[in-house]
Amino acid sequence: MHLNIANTPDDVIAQLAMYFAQIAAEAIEERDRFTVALSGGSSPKKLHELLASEYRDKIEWDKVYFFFGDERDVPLTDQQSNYLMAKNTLFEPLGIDESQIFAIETHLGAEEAAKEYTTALMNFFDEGNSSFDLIILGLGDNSHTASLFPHTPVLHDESASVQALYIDEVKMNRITFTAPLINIAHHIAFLVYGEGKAEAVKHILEDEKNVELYPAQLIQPSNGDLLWFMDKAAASKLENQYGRMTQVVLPPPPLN
Ligand SMILES: O=C1O[C@H](COP(=O)(O)O)[C@@H](O)[C@H](O)[C@H]1O
Repeated sequence: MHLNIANTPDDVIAQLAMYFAQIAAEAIEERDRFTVALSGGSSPKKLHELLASEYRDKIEWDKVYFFFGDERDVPLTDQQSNYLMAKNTLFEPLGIDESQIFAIETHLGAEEAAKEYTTALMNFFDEGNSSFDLIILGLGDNSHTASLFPHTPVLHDESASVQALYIDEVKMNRITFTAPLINIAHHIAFLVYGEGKAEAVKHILEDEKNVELYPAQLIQPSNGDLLWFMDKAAASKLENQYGRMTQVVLPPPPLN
């Protein structure tokens, strides 16, 4: 695991964008495609905007396939939809072809949408290299990631799959990757910034294991790597931050 702690949210975003471009270039060189699962919530908006502007000509976007690590059970036109946020901030500005975007089909209802997405993933990753190149994750101030919320049954799901669940805390159905599905990715990157996340960051990285309370502790890649991209404010409650920190030195993104 690498902790990459930057001064400001903008610096965090800049570093993650660079990492995204680096992993994309490597995956495209090796497999002629780059598969990424986006996170929801509001934190990734700035990342998308940076990718859609400064990285417009630095990534082979026609070889990038987009998925979603979780979705709210609302129409894809609803303001709460993770898909809608990505559409507005990334897909439309970059003119991404629909064939490269795998939305969670919420019109089917949460249960059916989760099953259908699991099948879609199995069909997509039907070859030897059977997982995502990159999964981007956020962190809720209650220590959830994707829609793996505290005290929910999905925390005990051992299948690498997509599941639907009702989350009392937010009074809605969600559709989410399970932790085993996240953990088989080649690269996992947490994007976390702001003081409001500091307590959760401390729970995940330094407190005793208690996945019921701190679900993001379930994220432990089986073979891939795990990087945290966060700002000083989010890292401010870590007691051992400098002792545990490994600075990630990223090469410049490829130029066309
Ligand atoms: O509910 C969710 O929250 C987390 C964190 O969101 P943020 O708005 O605090 O950035 C997010 O990672 C997750 O995908 C989302 O559905």
